[in-house]
Amino acid sequence: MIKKEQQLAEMGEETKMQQLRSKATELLLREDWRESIQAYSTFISLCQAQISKTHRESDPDNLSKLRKSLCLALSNRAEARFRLKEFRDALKDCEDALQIDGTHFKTLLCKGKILLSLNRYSLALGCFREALVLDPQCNGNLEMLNGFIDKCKKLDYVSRTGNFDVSDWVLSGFSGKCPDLGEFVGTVEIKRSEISGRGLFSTKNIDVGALVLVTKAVATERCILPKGEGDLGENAQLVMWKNFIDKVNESASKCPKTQHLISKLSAGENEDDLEIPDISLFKPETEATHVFPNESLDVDKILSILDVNSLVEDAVSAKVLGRDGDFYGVGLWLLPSFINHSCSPNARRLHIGDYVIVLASREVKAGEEITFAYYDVLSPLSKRKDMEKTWGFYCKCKRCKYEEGMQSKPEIEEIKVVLERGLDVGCAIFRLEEYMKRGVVRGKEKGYFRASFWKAFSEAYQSEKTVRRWGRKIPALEPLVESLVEAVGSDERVLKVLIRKLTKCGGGFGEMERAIKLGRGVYGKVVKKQAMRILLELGIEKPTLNGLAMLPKFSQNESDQL
Ligand SMILES: C[S@@+](CC[C@H](N)C(=O)[O-])C[C@H]1O[C@@H](n2cnc3c(N)ncnc32)[C@H](O)[C@@H]1O
Repeated sequence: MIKKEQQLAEMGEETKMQQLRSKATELLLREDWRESIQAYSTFISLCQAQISKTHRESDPDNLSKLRKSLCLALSNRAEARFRLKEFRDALKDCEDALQIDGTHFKTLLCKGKILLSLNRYSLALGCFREALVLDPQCNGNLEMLNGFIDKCKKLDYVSRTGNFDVSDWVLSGFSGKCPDLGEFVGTVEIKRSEISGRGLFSTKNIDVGALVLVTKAVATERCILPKGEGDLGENAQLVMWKNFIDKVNESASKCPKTQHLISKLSAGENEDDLEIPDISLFKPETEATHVFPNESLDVDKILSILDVNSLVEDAVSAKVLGRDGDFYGVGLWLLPSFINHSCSPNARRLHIGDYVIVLASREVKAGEEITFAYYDVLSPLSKRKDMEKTWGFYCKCKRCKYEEGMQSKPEIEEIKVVLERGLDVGCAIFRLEEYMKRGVVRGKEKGYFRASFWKAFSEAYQSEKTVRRWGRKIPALEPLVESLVEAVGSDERVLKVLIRKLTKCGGGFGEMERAIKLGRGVYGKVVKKQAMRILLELGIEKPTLNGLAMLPKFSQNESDQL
């Protein structure tokens, strides 16, 4: 009698489990991820309870059936959690499912996708390859699986070498999805900085245009700012900022590594006492060997951290590729948060999708600190001082120290007066160059001053009248560009003036080479020449002759590779 009751109870449990499983599957198919996770969780608990009650010896078939169901349920819950970007929990489900059946195809596929999203490319590749071996036809998903394998191989290569190329995407007119970028940390380390707190330093020489790092945002938020000033714009920014904070909190709560690394960022105070994190923590595969504590960050600290470290995508010193200019975007990127500002920077940011690419905008020597501009460095000292105030620090870079020392020189004051009064920019440039020629200013410092008075230079070189009037009394554009690049790195506005001159007057091989070098400092080592050409022409009105742009062409016998 007792046995019968027990059997009936078991049948009841079984029916309940079947119903739950069907409901969970239906919810999964309907892509109702949250609800399906709940249904699977109940099913999994019941299933685990049944398994612990079932005897291996007396009922091996039932036990095997239950274990199969549990494995599938864990795998499906992993998929739902993956869709919600709950990667840590999804990965745990996959591990549990694979403990039951190490050759479960669906779980291996899901685990590969999770690892790929966590930028752990070689581990992801291992999962996809294992799945392919298990089922060479892949349930009809062969194409998809091969796609994942190719992607992992590509990203793994990029993350090891930093050799990525956006040429094809540029050549396609930035159409379609942004290219897949692998996370990459170049030859850099975090050290105590003379500028402030910690900074990022190169451990080897870095060429112009070579990548320093590529990293995906913890979170980004974008909006289209309403045209015109006032409340509307401010409200849109407030909403954007609030959404951004929520997204950062969400990402941190889902990933202990992200949470841990956010906690290491500066909140703006006592920077010189802050811990120096090991660079390996920022490398894609680190998670596999590290256990990150589950720590929570208090709201005030997060707000201060975001205040100090968030970057605006389309700052003057950054370039956003492949998106129309109406968007305003803000984001948090972890490793770039260790990069200090300098008014004489050697790196710049390039934004593609949610990735930020930091590249050398001029040659960087081993041991040099990597810096980029938080605000416009092609501006005079007084303006930069105003901008640093809004950033909440007093800039301690070499250029500021030097220019502060020269500030009171009457010659510099006179030039400022000429410019403020809107008098002839050629005259201001002439006076500046004469002052520097007299020997007080040499080498890189010349570039500092030229960058401070860039506005005058740019106006002068774009006015044929000024160039004609002042002739050799003002420097030729090419050496000026070189001196600017030495002082502040490549800049697209300087590039634009150079390209305008080339499109107007034509130019030889040397000029084109110079433009390409400058282009590399702005866009990185774009491999295909035609793609670089398109980038060089971005943002300049192209004078056309019989419909052809007049930028000097690459000759036929030059290969397409730079
Ligand atoms: C994004 S963090 C840069 C990394 C920071 N030094 C650290 O230790 O975490 C920005 C903060 O660094 C400091 N900082 C960056 N550039 C600076 C500069 N040129 N002069 C003075 N302080 C600077 C300021 O305190 C700023 O708020």
